[in-house]
Amino acid sequence: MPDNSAPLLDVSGLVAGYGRKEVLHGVGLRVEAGEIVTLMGHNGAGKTTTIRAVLGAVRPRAGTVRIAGRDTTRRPVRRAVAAGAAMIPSERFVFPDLSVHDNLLLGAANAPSGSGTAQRLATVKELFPILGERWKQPAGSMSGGQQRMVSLGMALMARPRLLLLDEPSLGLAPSVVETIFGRLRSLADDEGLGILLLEQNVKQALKIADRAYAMRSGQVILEETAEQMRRRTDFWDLF
Ligand SMILES: Nc1ncnc2c1ncn2[C@@H]1O[C@H](COP(=O)(O)OP(=O)(O)OP(=O)(O)O)[C@@H](O)[C@H]1O
Repeated sequence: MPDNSAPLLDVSGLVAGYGRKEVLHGVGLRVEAGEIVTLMGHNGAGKTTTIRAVLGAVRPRAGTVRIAGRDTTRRPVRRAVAAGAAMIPSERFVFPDLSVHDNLLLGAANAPSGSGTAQRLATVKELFPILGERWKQPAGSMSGGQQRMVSLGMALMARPRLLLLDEPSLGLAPSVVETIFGRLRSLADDEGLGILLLEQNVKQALKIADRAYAMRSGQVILEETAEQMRRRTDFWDLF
């Protein structure tokens, strides 16, 4: 049974890397239900490796990963998914020749059995009305921003409790970023989704986040509320 009082994500002492190269040197972080937490840091700081290790796509050498109270450390990726995690990678991730509708249905393949697909489709349409208007269009023919909405919709079809988002604003116009970030905030507020947001677009991320971690060279160097982080004048010296 999932433990509803446990944080949705609880990572401690995570050590991981590639081959002989150690990239994460003891990372710890936490995401509660209904919270948007941003993980900030320059290119190469280890943000993507952190979420890969959380999912089990990179095998941690030490430390623990708990998703909704379940210990998923060094377990296959499907354990993290079964515990409620979904990841949206930074590359565009849609099946270009399939319609928007079919892409979303594929996302539903990971949903727990018995959870209403029709209802989830309606929720995604409500979140992103533009997708409803283009339901039958091949996803690959849509704009970059709309394709991001499709990938987010696909992840949501699986009814995740914890979303791991890698650079959702990458290559998108500011107005589209604002729309997508606004929807993320409502998913956290209305559905209690926990969101870990990896972003280079720090200003935008801090607008919607509750808390923030700053990462440098494979370590978390600071944890603050998003408000404290927004007020910092020495922000860029942190990294
Ligand atoms: N598949 C891989 N094999 C070997 N080294 C890798 C691999 N992926 C990442 N690295 C290295 O791990 C370090 C951390 O990379 P990571 O992608 O986690 O950083 P990041 O903070 O997400 O930055 P970015 O935004 O550029 O992805 C970098 O030095 C990178 O070169």
